Amino acid sequence: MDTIECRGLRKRYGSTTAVDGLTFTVAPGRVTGFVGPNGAGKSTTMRMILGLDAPDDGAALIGDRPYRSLRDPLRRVGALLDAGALHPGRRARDHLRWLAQSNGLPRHRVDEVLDLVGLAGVAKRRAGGFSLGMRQRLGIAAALLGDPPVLLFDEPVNGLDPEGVRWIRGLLRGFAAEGRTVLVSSHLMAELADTADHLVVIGRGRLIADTSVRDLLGGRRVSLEEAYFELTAAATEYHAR
Ligand SMILES: Nc1ncnc2c1ncn2[C@@H]1O[C@H](COP(=O)(O)OP(=O)(O)OP(=O)(O)O)[C@@H](O)[C@H]1O
Repeated sequence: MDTIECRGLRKRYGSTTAVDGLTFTVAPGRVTGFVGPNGAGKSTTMRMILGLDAPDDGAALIGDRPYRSLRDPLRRVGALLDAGALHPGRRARDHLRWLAQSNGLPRHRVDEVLDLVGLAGVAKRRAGGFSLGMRQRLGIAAALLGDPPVLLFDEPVNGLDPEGVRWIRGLLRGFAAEGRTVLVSSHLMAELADTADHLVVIGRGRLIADTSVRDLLGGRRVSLEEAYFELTAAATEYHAR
């Protein structure tokens, strides 16, 4: 199964408990928003799902395995973590060719994903001269190289202009409609309105809600953001230290 599962996940950095016993499952075929204020533990959780950080306790699984034991990780999981993490001197197409080659992925995928994210026309330009929106598109192209059924995006619309935000929303919805598992983090609920079907809300490393958007709104004529504030108002975990 192409689920993402966190079971009792826990991570401390010195005296800070970044993730404090998180349990939730992300299902395929829908966009799951991963929401919480700055410092809530979203990035730490995503890094543990991707095997970039080891949990102190609990487990993060893709299907029934930890990321690090997946045989063809890029064919199983695609991720956009930090779009700035690109070699500035490398041309966009070369960056993707290198990734494809080093992961045993077919070379023809490079042009396919460049087309998909709208970068075919600038494929020979160096990533260092790219705008934030272009770097974000290149990061998404890299995530899609292995055509993976599971996708993670950490704050993908941060700093993007309205056109870029709209583009990413459409893309995420399209991935879910294709049956993929899509987890997208944001510290602003409004960014996930019209995008997420389901929400995992955390505060201070703990789960506050794991709910469908429909259940959260409960047929009321309130905005998603208002419903979210109601939900988090009572949760002491949610508020800043
Ligand atoms: N490598 C690290 N070393 C020390 N502390 C860390 C480290 N990574 C995260 N933290 C701390 O863990 C907590 C959770 O951080 P994290 O980045 O996971 O939150 P977040 O929900 O992704 O926040 P944001 O919305 O700001 O990205 C914070 O208090 C942060 O300072």
